[in-house]
Amino acid sequence: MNRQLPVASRSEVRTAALRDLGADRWAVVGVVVVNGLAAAAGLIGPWLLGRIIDTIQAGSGDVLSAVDRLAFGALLFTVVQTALAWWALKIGYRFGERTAARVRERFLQRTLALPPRVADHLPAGDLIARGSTDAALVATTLRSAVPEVLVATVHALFLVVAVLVLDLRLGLCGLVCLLGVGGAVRWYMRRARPVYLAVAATGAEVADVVASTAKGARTIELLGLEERRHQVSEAAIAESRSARLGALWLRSVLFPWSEIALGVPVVGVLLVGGTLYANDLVSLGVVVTATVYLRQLVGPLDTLMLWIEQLQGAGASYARVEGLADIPTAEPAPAQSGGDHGDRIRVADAHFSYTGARDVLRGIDLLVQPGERLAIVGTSGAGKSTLARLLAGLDRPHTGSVTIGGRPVADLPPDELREHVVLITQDHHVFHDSLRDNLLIAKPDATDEELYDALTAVGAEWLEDLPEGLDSVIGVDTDLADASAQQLSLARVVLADPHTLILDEATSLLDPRTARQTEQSLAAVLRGRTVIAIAHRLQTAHDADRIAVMEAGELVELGTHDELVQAGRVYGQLWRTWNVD
Ligand SMILES: Nc1ncnc2c1ncn2[C@@H]1O[C@H](COP(=O)(O)OP(=O)(O)OP(=O)(O)O)[C@@H](O)[C@H]1O
Repeated sequence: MNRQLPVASRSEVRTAALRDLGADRWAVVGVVVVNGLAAAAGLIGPWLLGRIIDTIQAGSGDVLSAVDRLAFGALLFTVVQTALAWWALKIGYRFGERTAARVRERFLQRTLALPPRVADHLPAGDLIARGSTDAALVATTLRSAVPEVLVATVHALFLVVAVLVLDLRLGLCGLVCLLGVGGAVRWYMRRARPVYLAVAATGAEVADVVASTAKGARTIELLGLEERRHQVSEAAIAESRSARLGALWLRSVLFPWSEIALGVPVVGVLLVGGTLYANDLVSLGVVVTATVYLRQLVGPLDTLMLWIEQLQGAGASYARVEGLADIPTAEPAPAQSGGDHGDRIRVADAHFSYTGARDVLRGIDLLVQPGERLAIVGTSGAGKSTLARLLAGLDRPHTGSVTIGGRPVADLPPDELREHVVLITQDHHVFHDSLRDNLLIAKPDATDEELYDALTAVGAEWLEDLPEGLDSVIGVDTDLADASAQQLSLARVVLADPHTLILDEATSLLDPRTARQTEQSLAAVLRGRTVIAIAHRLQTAHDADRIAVMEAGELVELGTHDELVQAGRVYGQLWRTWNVD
């Protein structure tokens, strides 16, 4: 299972990074300017040191007080440099925090904006990894890397220019000696992006395997698939390990190489400077100043090397976080079947496939009239739940159409869809929030009276025991039992007030007592609506207005209970077998 979400290309990442920098451009300018001042202040100390040496060497006049003045100046500018560098970092860190928040928000908004039919089929592990590990790495990098890289770059540039201005020969010698560092960075950069993308992707694959194993634990145990899952997990971990070793190998070459290369300019300038000084071509102060400048260069260059390495990992994560924008959500809307009005649901020659390889629904034609109760029956795997998902707009047929009042269900915006059709399954979610907010999801402008009415309609008697009423926080003020949580989700349905309900296994797996309670609540919700129920018990089918029988992805029979029993085909035989039992 090697499904991965899209990854943004280099140019998309560049555009996103520029947009993020541009959104806070004054902070970026602030970091550069304040840090430029800090770097300039930092250059004065070594220069004054050179002057001290030259003054002592000259030995004329009041040497002591001249040295005192120069030393005081060096101290003063060191303090000014420290203060300015601290200020620049402060602006930078604040910029980083704001930008990290922006990146996270964008990720969250993109995730929430995905239509359910797309979100339902995304690899959960990869999505979780992007929202957590990747987003965290991007945030940390923005928070620390951007200010520190800006600070180090400006500082390094100032030092290089200062050596060149101080003495062109020594400056050029330093620059030539720095080529080794350039070589190390170039070697590393050429190899880093695919390696770090592989680290992130294989990490997400491990998360995906663990998440799907945990989700399907019961099935795995029942079918004795432990060994196979073990093998799949081992394979994913081995891939992740090998990708990480690849990244480690790059680092283990980059760091020793660059450490050695960073020492070379100091050695070079001492050799060349010493020769020049011996031949009276330069003063000792200038050689010392140039050496100190190049020694100081090790600090910012070390920082840059460290961040270049980290930035590769963060760049890969940024590409994964931004890649969410490339998930295709819009598909060409299938042709509308005209002539339908109001709440009528029409399925016309619908075909659907989960994988693209095999159609699990084939040529389904169905017309459901407003107010009708339709039961769908069929053997396991016949395609009942898939048809329910299409009817609820959670998936779209790849050919044919599923429409409500002539409009494709999957095209309706979530708010509008909820007013038309709601799918009720056993999967309901109660948020760790107040009861009121849990209900307002379904109807944001509902009054308290409406909320009470909805809860009363589904028989939520526990409401009276809540200490804070609608303000009670679930999980703090009260814990809801299974049946009560199901009632809460049914109350949401009452508030959304859709004209059509689709029931898929709403009660089949509940214990008998909870199922009885839930069915009573459900009965109140069903009143006056179109109901399409996947029937696990033939009694449910018997009570419906019409029954649709599915077999191997096709709708093979459609009619009333009496008609189908009389026809004596699939449903008739099922009914006879059930009655004999
Ligand atoms: N997410 C999925 N990805 C791939 N195939 C799927 C997926 N969900 C279902 N299928 C396949 O589609 C076919 C129809 O499944 P569906 O769940 O719709 O059948 P069903 O009639 O509801 O069965 P049951 O009564 O056991 O729930 C089956 O072959 C199933 O294996």
